[in-house]
Amino acid sequence: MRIEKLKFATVEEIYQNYLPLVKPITDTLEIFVEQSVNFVLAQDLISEEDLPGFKKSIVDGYAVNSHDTKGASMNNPALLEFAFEVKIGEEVVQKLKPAQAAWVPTGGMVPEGADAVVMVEHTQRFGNLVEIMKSVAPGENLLKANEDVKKGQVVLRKGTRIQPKYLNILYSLGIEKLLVYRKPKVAIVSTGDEIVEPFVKVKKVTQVRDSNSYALVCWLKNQFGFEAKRVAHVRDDEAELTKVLNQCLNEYDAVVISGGSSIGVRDITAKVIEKLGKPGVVYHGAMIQPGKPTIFGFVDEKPILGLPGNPVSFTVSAYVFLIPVLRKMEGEEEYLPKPCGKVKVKKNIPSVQGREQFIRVKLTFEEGELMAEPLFSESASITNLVQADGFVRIPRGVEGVYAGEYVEFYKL
Ligand SMILES: Nc1nc2c(c(=O)[nH]1)N[C@H]1C(S)=C(S)[C@@H](COP(=O)(O)OP(=O)(O)OC[C@H]3O[C@@H](n4cnc5c(N)ncnc54)[C@H](O)[C@@H]3O)O[C@H]1N2
Ligand code: MOO
Repeated sequence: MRIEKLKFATVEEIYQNYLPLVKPITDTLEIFVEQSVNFVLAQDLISEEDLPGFKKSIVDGYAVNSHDTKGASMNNPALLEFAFEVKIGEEVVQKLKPAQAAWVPTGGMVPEGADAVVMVEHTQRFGNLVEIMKSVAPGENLLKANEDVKKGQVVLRKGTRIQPKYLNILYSLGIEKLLVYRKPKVAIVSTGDEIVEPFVKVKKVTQVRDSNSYALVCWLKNQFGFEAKRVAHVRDDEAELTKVLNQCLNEYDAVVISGGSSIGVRDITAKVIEKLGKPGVVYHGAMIQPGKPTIFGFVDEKPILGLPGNPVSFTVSAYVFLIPVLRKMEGEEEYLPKPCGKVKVKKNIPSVQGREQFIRVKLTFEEGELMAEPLFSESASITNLVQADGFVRIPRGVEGVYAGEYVEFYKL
């Protein structure tokens, strides 16, 4: 892997130059549909059937030839002959003749000869006669056979992450198993002499409970189903970190290190990644705020990311850089974060020289508009993550954003 190494990189540079270097996992496995949520499809899913497969009424009423209802109204009903009743689930072979009407339930098959259905509310039955009090157009109140899905149609594309809302179509088409990509295995290592396990009684007020690594494991597992494991906590010790990271590189597809990514004397992450193998660190520092001391490297072809220790910076950096890397690894076609839309900011947001900003915001709905209240606080403030609904993205090189302007919103 020959790549140009950068000290600082913009988000665009990272997305255009470095993320494409992430190699997707090509191993596949076959799984049952009920286990498929969050897996990424490894093949186009092609329908072998038409759906609904028959001309289907979508109301309770009378199947008719629309031509016979022309001009029908309350005052001037069309009189049709009652022909027969269609039962739900029954395949009708009888044809409807002109000037006839057949009863069909919602979901029932519309007989040949009929091209529309009149809702029962607009009809009256008198023995063998059906009064139609509303005209219908051809195709009204029914689904044509194959209107929903056509045989041979791609219903889900290769590279799609399966969502619960896709399951109806899979079950409807009788698809039992899917070919998907294997999930990336991600090792998470936390660093720092001050860091302690979350559930111990702290001995000094200056000790900090490890929230980053454990929270990230839960996030990656629950939102994407990645096989994430918090492997270890390592003190600020080069030899110890090197040993742990080497083990991780042997056993996992990607490695994440929390903390030690800045430029202080104890910030050894970049130095250690450099020594682990080639090409090593490809950039150290992203032009974003928060999340600046992000490190991105590869050892052979395995991505290794150092994320800043501050929990908010860690979360933003994981959102903007780590998660796209893992989504790309899993073969997902659309792996970059996508804005939900634009929201109106409630307060002025000052700019930070040269850095794209991901400002945490709380959303409110006011006078028919989504408004974003910026939560200004340091990236060391964790309560921020509880209050925020997501981020607004302020591009680099703008002189801040004024209250009332619209900016892109990303859901957290
Ligand atoms: N002279 C400079 N100092 C700093 C710079 C700079 O450019 N020049 N950048 C600042 C920025 S921006 C950030 S963000 C931080 C991040 O630095 P590190 O990645 O080296 O993080 P640490 O120093 O290890 O930790 C920062 C902070 O976060 C706490 N922490 C660390 N790990 C965890 C964890 N697993 N769970 C919860 N909290 C954690 C740690 O105790 C520190 O309080 O650097 C600035 N400095
Ligand atoms: O980049 Mo740091 O993450 O500004 O707080």
